[in-house]
Amino acid sequence: MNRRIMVAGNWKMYKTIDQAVALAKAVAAGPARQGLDVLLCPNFVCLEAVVRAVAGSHVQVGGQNLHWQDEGAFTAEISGPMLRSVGASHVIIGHSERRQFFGETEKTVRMRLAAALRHGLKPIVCVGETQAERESGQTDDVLASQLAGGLAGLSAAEMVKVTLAYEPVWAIGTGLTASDEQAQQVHAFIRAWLAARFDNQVANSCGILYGGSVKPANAAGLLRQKDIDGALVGGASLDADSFLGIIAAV
Ligand SMILES: O=C(CO)COP(=O)(O)O
Repeated sequence: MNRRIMVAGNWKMYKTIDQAVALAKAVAAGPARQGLDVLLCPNFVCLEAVVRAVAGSHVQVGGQNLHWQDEGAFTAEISGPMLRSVGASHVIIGHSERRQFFGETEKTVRMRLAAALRHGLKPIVCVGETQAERESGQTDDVLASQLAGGLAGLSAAEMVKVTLAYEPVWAIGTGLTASDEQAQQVHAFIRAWLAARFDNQVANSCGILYGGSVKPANAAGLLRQKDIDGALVGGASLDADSFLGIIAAV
């Protein structure tokens, strides 16, 4: 089993173009490592500038969302062909902030996933439970239902193109991180779910990132876990030193 490791920065709704270019250049000046993918996901306004800023480096660039239609009268939306045209290689789908604030459902996750695959964008599909769900013992059920809905009808050939991200909602932006053991336990659950839904080969080749208050200080412990294949970083990706610190800790 030799899955690649990914460290991805989700910049959320932060950075103007000048700030984004400076950060992207600083990340691209960091070391390239064998078997490690480095991905930056800026806001849509900064995408083109960031793609140019990292051109020729080891750093890849992704969007934070995409619409399921290729084009149409959908004011303010961005489509797969548009992301491709700007040079994005990846796209985040179903982030908990989209679920929480913008009406994202399993059904829309699945439609966005189809659009990403249709256009050759590498999808990163996010799942995760809230604090209330964890405390009431529903973590596995919530994850199983998010996975079943978000990946409904997907073929094995499609699944191996998907990266998953486990982001416990209670650990996002809160400074609370899942312990290494808590995170590993859920990652192992997700991998077992994949093995049951697809097969062992699919389960073993699928990258599963952890997200939720990942910092340079806790990255090594998390990334050492058997089923954790990288990190999806929010706050700590907004500063070059801390993001490079996480990369160095891998
Ligand atoms: O939501 C996240 C990445 O997508 C995690 O955010 P934080 O690293 O700020 O907790």
